[in-house]
Amino acid sequence: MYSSILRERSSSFTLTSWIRIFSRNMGGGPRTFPGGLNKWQWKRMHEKKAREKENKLLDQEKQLYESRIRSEIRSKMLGNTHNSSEKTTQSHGPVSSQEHIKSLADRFMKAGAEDLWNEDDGPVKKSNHGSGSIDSTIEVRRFVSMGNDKNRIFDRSSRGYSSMSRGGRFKRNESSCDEGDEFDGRKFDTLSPFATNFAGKKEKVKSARNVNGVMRNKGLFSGKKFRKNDSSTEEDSEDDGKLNGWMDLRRTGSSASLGNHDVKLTKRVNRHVTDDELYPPLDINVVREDLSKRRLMENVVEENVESRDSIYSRKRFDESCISPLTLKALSASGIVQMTRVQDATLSECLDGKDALVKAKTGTGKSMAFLLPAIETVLKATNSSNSRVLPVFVLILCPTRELASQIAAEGKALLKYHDGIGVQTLIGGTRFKLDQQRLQSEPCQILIATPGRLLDHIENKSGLTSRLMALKLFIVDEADLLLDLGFRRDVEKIIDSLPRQRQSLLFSATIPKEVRRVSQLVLKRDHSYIDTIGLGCVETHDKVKQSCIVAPHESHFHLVPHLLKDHISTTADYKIIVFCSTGMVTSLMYTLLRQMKLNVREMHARKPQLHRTRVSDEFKESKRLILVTSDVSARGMNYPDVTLVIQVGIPSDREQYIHRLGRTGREGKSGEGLLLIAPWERYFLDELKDLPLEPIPVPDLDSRVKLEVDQSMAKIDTSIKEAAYHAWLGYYNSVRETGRDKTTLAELANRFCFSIGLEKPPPLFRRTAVKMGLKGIVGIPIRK
Ligand SMILES: Nc1ncnc2c1ncn2[C@@H]1O[C@H](COP(=O)(O)OP(=O)(O)OP(=O)(O)O)[C@@H](O)[C@H]1O
Repeated sequence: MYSSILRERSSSFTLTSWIRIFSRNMGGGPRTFPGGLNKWQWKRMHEKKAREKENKLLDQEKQLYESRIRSEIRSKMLGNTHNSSEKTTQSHGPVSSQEHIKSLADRFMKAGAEDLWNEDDGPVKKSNHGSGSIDSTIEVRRFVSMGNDKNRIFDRSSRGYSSMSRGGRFKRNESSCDEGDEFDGRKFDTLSPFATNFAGKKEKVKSARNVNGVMRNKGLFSGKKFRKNDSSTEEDSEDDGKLNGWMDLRRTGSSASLGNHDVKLTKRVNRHVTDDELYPPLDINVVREDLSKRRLMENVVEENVESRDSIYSRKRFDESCISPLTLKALSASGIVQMTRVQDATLSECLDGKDALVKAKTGTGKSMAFLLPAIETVLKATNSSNSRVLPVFVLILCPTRELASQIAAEGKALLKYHDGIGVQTLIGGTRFKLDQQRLQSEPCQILIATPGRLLDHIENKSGLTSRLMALKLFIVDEADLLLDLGFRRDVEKIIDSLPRQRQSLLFSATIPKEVRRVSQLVLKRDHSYIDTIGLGCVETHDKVKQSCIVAPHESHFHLVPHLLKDHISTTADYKIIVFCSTGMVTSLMYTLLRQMKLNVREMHARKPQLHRTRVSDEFKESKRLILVTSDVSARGMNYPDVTLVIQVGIPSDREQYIHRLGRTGREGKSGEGLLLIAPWERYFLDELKDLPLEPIPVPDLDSRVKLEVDQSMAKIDTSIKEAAYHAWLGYYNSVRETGRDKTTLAELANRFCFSIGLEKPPPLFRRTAVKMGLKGIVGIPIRK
């Protein structure tokens, strides 16, 4: 009897049939069966039926498995890096493991598929319990569509597939089997659709594990088995010998996709798989077709991206004729693709032509002029036999921080060039130290602010003779440097430069007047390269611009409110607050610091060491607020600034654009907010072509209001008085308000009271005269 039981067990019977046979052998059940069959004939007939079902299923599985392999090969050939969810959207793309499992599940759930579920011999039962039951179907459906846990399972199956695609063999991760994926407190070891009635059979699975030692070492999901390569045959055959109980094993350890048919019944022989087998000719054609379709799609996408707000062009640096060592430095910094301005200017600049270049803020103008600068040095070094150490390239920029920033970028590009030096000449450092540095270290590229450069030129420090070899003169923020404030200095500098040179002017804003005065620097036949385009918006689409018009007295209350609002919604906030003058900046900073906000201050009145430290810190930081004057408005590349607030009107439209341009750099998004008083509304006319949205004045939180008042009361009166004087000086210089002195004095007094001063502090007589404010009502003069 027991030998018959064992025979039964070794056949393809399931647990239920095993129990039934056992009970029959123990004397239960009918002795004759329909059709006059005896029990052995009856049993053999159903064994045969069961085998047929198994074979049918095996065929289906095989088909799916093959298509899956083809998909994997195809995806590998296409170098597909998309995730599975993306794959599912492509009709011709490879099938993800998730898809595959879903399709299996669907197949088992189709009408009439109950037959496939029937584990018992004989006709399909309609009961809830057992094979083909609705319960099992639901279990599989739930299993397949399970939320987070499913990823673990799909992951597991996909891991198996990916291993196969690598090694040409199915390789399962042992640890993944150990994880024992658990749903609703039940433990499922497999994704096999045969794993019906999980709860009922869990015990059996468990005991099988315990009795047999470590089940996974025997079964089809043995890590050992699938990880083996050529030397695996011996162990395989040993495993095969243990497969007598495979009906048990299949419930616990089948691969996700193959169910129990992944069990190896014959010894696995490692054989060489030919290329033809691996990549059938038909598939290659399909793959080629897919590949060309995909390329076509990529091109369309690329073009679309480029035509929108992308700052990048499709040209790569290695397609240009810049030196290989510079290319090496670029790729070391992960820079491969040119930005539009670089693409538009590089060849022109390398040809030695003069150019006036306009491109939006944060689009890589510095690199656009640094690359030709390096090429110029390389060319000039080869042909120069001068005994003095010549400066071949001079770059002029308006602020010290910007000069240092450009020098740092230049040094990074020169990383692999030996003997080429970049130096800065900027205010705030000792003149003598500049001279020593210029003598002792190489300086083919000099970056300077106009004031300090002129000092060196006028003091005959030896720089003038070195500048006689100049080949390339670059003016960054050209509109500002050619504007009245700097023009006289720039003219003097130009006078001391050789006439035979190339000149390049760069800025994000080039008003008409600047185009006219650019003749001061450029040759008549220079090129004008405008990458923004006539009539196009000069700011970035990805930067949201809004404007709040509120009485000036409320600005010191509104700024902390706006900051707190932004901080509460932006985890990695990085904010710049622009104030009209250095002293107003100082007052705003002191107030915000009193309110315990994480804030730094930067303006021209601060010592250079402080400025450098703060600038470096702000570059590196997140969750920090920089309160600053216009020293930070131009060129400064502080990465990932999330919000720019401008308090009060800027000096002009250009300055608004440059300040705003501290956010949304390198094509990123950002936010800009202009906070002005009702009488400053006229300035909005200058910005009417920009997408600036007026927003209502926010309701002030009474707690913030109280906090501001208390903090303001603690601030030293001298800071407030200095702020009042600076405020008066600034608005006096603004044409629109400066004209009507009485109104200006009135507005200044309102500002004065809003910052907690009881009366306006008196002006020096000389200052009042200079400002045209002597004798104006409301402007007290110091006796
Ligand atoms: N081709 C490029 N690929 C990737 N990043 C680049 C590329 N060119 C420049 N960058 C980076 O873009 C950032 C902004 O560049 P840059 O400061 O030169 O902008 P800008 O146009 O001069 O801005 P602004 O008008 O404010 O002076 C820098 O961090 C720079 O390293």
